[in-house]
Amino acid sequence: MLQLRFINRQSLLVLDNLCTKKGVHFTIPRNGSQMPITTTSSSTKKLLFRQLFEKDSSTYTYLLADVSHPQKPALLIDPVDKTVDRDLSLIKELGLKLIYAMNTHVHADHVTGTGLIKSKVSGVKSIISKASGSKADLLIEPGDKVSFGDLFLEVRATPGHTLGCVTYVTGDGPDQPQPRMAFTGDTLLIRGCGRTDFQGGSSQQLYNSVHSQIFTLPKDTFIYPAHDYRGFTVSTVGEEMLYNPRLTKDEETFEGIMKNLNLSYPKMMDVAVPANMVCGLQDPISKA
Ligand SMILES: N[C@@H](CCC(=O)N[C@@H](CSS)C(=O)NCC(=O)O)C(=O)O
Ligand SMILES: [Fe+2]
Repeated sequence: MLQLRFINRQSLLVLDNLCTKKGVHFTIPRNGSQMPITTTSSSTKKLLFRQLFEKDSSTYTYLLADVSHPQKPALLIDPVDKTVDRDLSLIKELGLKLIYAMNTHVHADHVTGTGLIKSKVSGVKSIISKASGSKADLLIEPGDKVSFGDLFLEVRATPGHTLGCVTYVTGDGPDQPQPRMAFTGDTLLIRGCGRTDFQGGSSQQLYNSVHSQIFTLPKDTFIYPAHDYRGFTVSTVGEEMLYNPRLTKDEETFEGIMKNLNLSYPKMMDVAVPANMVCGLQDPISKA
């Protein structure tokens, strides 16, 4: 099992926007502004969490950091090229040390920010699934753990929207934040799911991925998708098991729904897919 660990040292600031083991969970408005929360938890393990939004592609980028660790190691999930400067400024202001820039899959609607981030911040490693067939510094597989400080994300294979889609789930354990959080990419959207009509998509696989890898998580697990087109920010496993209009159906009905979505191809697809196979830049790895 691959264990990705942060090893450098850096002294950092004390923060007040914390999501803790026993603390209050919260979300941030979709413009990416910050909403301070004071927690009363006595836990020593503290997760800093921010949900950030890119409006042209309606993409959510997530920032997570272990702020009880001396170096405050941080990672970004699904950064977008257009908002890299915003995200890096926030990371600097919060005194975090960015160690990973990771993707849930090869995006078809926007260019990932991972390559740009690597060219701007030395030492950052890009991550994507091995099954995606893409280039990155670290190619993760199901069951791997991506560690940042004393916290970690578990990798679950959730193919269907694309062949290489994964869901990152916060760790299960006494020192990990509760409730758990699942970063589902385009596999499970709030009251929806990713399309399955390109990039090796399969509605059968998507149905099976959601039911076996996401709906088996505790019902209070938060769902944080890669996109929302209607203004939602967060859901839970329990909520989607009850109200998702596609995934609550039987498999045959689901396949019929997916066949008849009649969505037009993403405007950026021809540019985004080839770029995202190499971290969003034509020469990303050598710039690290
Ligand atoms: N109009 C947008 C693309 C919208 C789209 O196709 N979204 C994808 C996720 S990005 S690969 C999707 O799976 N949508 C599912 C749905 O039910 O909307 C553009 O031109 O970029
Ligand atoms: Fe996608």
